[in-house]
Amino acid sequence: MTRKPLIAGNWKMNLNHLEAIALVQKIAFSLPEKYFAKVDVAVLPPFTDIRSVQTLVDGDKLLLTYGAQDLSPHESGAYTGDVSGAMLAKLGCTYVVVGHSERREYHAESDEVVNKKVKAAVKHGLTPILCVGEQLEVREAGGHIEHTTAALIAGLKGLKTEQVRETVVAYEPVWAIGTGRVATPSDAEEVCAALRSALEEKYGAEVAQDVRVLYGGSVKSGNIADLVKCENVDGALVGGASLDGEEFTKLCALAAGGPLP
Ligand SMILES: O=C(CO)COP(=O)(O)O
Repeated sequence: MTRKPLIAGNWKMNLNHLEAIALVQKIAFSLPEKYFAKVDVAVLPPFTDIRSVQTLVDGDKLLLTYGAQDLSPHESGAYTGDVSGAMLAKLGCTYVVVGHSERREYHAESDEVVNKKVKAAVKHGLTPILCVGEQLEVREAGGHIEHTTAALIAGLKGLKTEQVRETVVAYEPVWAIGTGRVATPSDAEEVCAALRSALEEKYGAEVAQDVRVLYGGSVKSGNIADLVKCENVDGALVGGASLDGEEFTKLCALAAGGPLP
């Protein structure tokens, strides 16, 4: 099958709910409808913005989708500050990012915790965007394939084959996040292809062909076209460039094959 590219804007800890409304409106009204047939567009705002984004998307029947940047591995209870999969599902979220390197680094999330979160997402009908990516020293030592494939398989542990088919994977090399140092298309393709091969080995070729594998790390309108030309790169998880409506719209149009609106 041909995989439809996904461009997902990870806003990280930026924009309040009023700014969120303005940005979503800008994206939705500048990107002509025909592009949504060629590329899935999603925004991933902070929790505090999601209700406002939901109201806007539902009310104006916008074609973009939205999701969250994290979820609790638990169902409910005494977990101060956490947000459950059920709560996100109720808000109409399509996606939830799991295992972003910033969560792994600043919140000490292990592969085991990430796996619990992936399961919690799937349980509530959310599509996990499972992030894996190596640190600079791992890449310099030549261990990037081993590191990323091991994190992928650990993150998916215990999922049924059909649940794996619905998962989105994101390869985000830590050294390329927010640094302006983008992986070359061949760096991205090498790892994305290896991740697909690991899926094939474990879950079969048919499932591996259906899973979308994104690249993330300093993606901009200036480099997206070459990245999505790669056979195994099915879109991007975009940080900084997703906060600028004009830039993000441009990036989505280029991922859809252009021309610019
Ligand atoms: O972490 C990222 C997306 O999840 C990438 O961030 P930047 O696009 O800002 O490098």
